[in-house]
Amino acid sequence: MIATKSKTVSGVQVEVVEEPLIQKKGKKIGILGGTFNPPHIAHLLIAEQVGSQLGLDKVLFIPDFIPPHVDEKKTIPAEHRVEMVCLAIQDNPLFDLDLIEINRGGSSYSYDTVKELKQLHPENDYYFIIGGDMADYLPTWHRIDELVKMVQFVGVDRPKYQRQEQYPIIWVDVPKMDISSTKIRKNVKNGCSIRYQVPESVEKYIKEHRLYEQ
Ligand SMILES: Nc1ncnc2c1ncn2[C@@H]1O[C@H](COP(=O)(O)OP(=O)(O)OP(=O)(O)O)[C@@H](O)[C@H]1O
Ligand SMILES: O=C(O)c1ccc[n+]([C@@H]2O[C@H](COP(=O)([O-])O)[C@@H](O)[C@H]2O)c1
Repeated sequence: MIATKSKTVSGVQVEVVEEPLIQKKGKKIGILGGTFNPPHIAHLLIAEQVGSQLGLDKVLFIPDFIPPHVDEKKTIPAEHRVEMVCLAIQDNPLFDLDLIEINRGGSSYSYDTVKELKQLHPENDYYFIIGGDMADYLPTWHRIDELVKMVQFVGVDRPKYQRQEQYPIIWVDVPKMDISSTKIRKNVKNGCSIRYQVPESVEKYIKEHRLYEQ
């Protein structure tokens, strides 16, 4: 039985539903933040595996604007990174691109991103996916003690890194891949093949725009 209430609208008496017919139902949303310089197959594989093993409704790929540890990395303009993420994820309905950090500008602190996402969708639960290297860095993250209460961190192993237990992390088993954007950039610079390390569309984009050649 749906509860209704009589109301007069423009002089006419109507019955209006008191409770929303469709309750806003929370979703399980994964977040894969990264510089994606460029996106590679390990990003896709970890997002797919975490999504399927934890039964997530979506995995958001969130390219950062300025990576928080910027001094350690040289990036290329966000437009290129965003375009390559679009190409990489386009055929997977589980994946979405979210430009929240690009639109916000400045240093892309995850605390700010998660806070904004939770304000927009308080009904959702968020799962922040990180590789073993990032799990090592967690203690240095901006407002980490608050952030760990707002999201569930999900770790995936990365060669040469041990599982860290300083903060609550769910570890998901994913085949370990010694693939990184750094190695891909080096390969391009040295004229070595990057085939099968990035999707074909991303490889084509890198060639067309002559990225990483210098
Ligand atoms: N091979 C991998 N195995 C597990 N996690 C990975 C792997 N590559 C990237 N990640 C994770 O994906 C997220 C985004 O990574 P990012 O875009 O910085 O790629 P990257 O390969 O680490 O880049 P770079 O070599 O430039 O540092 C991070 O949490 C990172 O730990
Ligand atoms: O918020 C922080 O302090 C923080 C510090 C380091 C990394 N992060 C986030 O972790 C994700 C992976 O970072 P990176 O540098 O490997 O591209 C990306 O979303 C970053 O914004 C966040």
